[in-house]
Amino acid sequence: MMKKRVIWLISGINRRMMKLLIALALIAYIASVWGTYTSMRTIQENGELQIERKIEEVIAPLREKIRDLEVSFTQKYPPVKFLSEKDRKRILLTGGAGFVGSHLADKLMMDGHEVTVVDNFFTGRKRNVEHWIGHENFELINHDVVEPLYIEVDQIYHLASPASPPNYMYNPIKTLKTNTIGTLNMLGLAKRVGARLLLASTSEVYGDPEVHPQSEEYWGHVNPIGPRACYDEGKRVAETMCYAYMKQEGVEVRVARIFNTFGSRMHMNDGRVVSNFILQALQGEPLTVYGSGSQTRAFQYVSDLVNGLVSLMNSNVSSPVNLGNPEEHTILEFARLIKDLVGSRSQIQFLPEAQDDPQRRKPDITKAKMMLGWEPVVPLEEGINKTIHYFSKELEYQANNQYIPKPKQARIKKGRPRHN
Ligand SMILES: O=C(O)[C@H]1O[C@H](OP(=O)(O)OP(=O)(O)OC[C@H]2O[C@@H](n3ccc(=O)[nH]c3=O)[C@H](O)[C@@H]2O)[C@H](O)[C@@H](O)[C@@H]1O
Repeated sequence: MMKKRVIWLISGINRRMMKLLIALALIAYIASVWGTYTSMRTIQENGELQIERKIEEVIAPLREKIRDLEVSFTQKYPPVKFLSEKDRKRILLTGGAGFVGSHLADKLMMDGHEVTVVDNFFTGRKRNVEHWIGHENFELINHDVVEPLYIEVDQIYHLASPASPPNYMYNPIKTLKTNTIGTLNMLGLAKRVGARLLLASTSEVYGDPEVHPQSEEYWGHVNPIGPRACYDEGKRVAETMCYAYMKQEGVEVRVARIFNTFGSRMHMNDGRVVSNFILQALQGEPLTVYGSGSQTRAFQYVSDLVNGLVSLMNSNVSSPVNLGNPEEHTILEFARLIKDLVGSRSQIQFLPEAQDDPQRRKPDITKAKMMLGWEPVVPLEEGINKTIHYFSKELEYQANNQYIPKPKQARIKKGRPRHN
């Protein structure tokens, strides 16, 4: 009996112990599971944190780059005036990536207009207008004006044509097509959309002049079959077309007779006297004077011309207007001046004179002064110094590929051989 009680007591204790032990084991188990869970969570959280940190390390510089891009994107354009809808014009600028055209594009853009530049890039360069690409007021179209163009515009500045003698003589048929068919196309567009058209004509319509200085009344002295005829006669007929469209169709036209112009953005291969002399002087090469150097020219700086073109377009003068600087120099004087301003020790080399080269040229700008209130304001030396600075930079830019203008005659394209 006693034994039974003892056994019962012990087994009672054991049962309690067992329960206690089981409870303890359970608690220990739960604790260990919780521990594992929490440590796993910590590892996971740490891992996530590390991944986030790594991602941040990669993203941060990208984010900074995007910010820089956004800043440069919004700040990269020159300041543009705000014009109300009423005053803002839609302007087409043919040859707008060229030397004069790109400076005109700058002025029109900065004045707050919507500008569409059309260029076939024969002598124009994208580089000349790249600072406007992407601007909401600016459009660049790779197009040859020999083909029709259908856009809506209020004004057309028609500058498209090679202007330097070696360039326009390179492909005389193309020069003729550009100035004739190209001008017809632009006049057709002007008629269709009711736009005003300004033709960039030239002092070359006076040919080798027998009247000096040349006023707008002078009819000119042009050899119609000489090497310059493709340009001279091309521009003369372009003027004729303008006045035919004005009289017959009521198109509003403006005609600027542009005299020798120089400045930044002239092409290194341009071949005209200013770029040739400056590049030759900068590189210590002989300055190539064609003929005796006694022929004369009067040179205007490009910013003066651009102001004159805009004044003429917005005037009520529909007859031709000379735009040029009347300060006349012989080409030899000019060679010496450039040599001095560059501080160059280059020699002056005399080469055979160019065929049909105009012997004297100087604009009479009375009409522009009276009717437009315009006259050139940039002194010759100041303009030349700016241009010397521009060409020095161009030479640096092309340091590994320097170009020395060669005194070569225009390249004449030969006809294709006939097969039968
Ligand atoms: O500069 C311009 O705006 C004008 O240039 C040219 O007319 P041109 O006067 O013959 O221009 P250049 O080729 O610069 O020649 C000017 C004078 O310098 C001479 N020249 C030219 C280049 C050279 O290396 N050496 C040299 O003595 C020429 O024989 C000419 O007598 C174009 O035909 C015109 O359309 C344009 O308006």
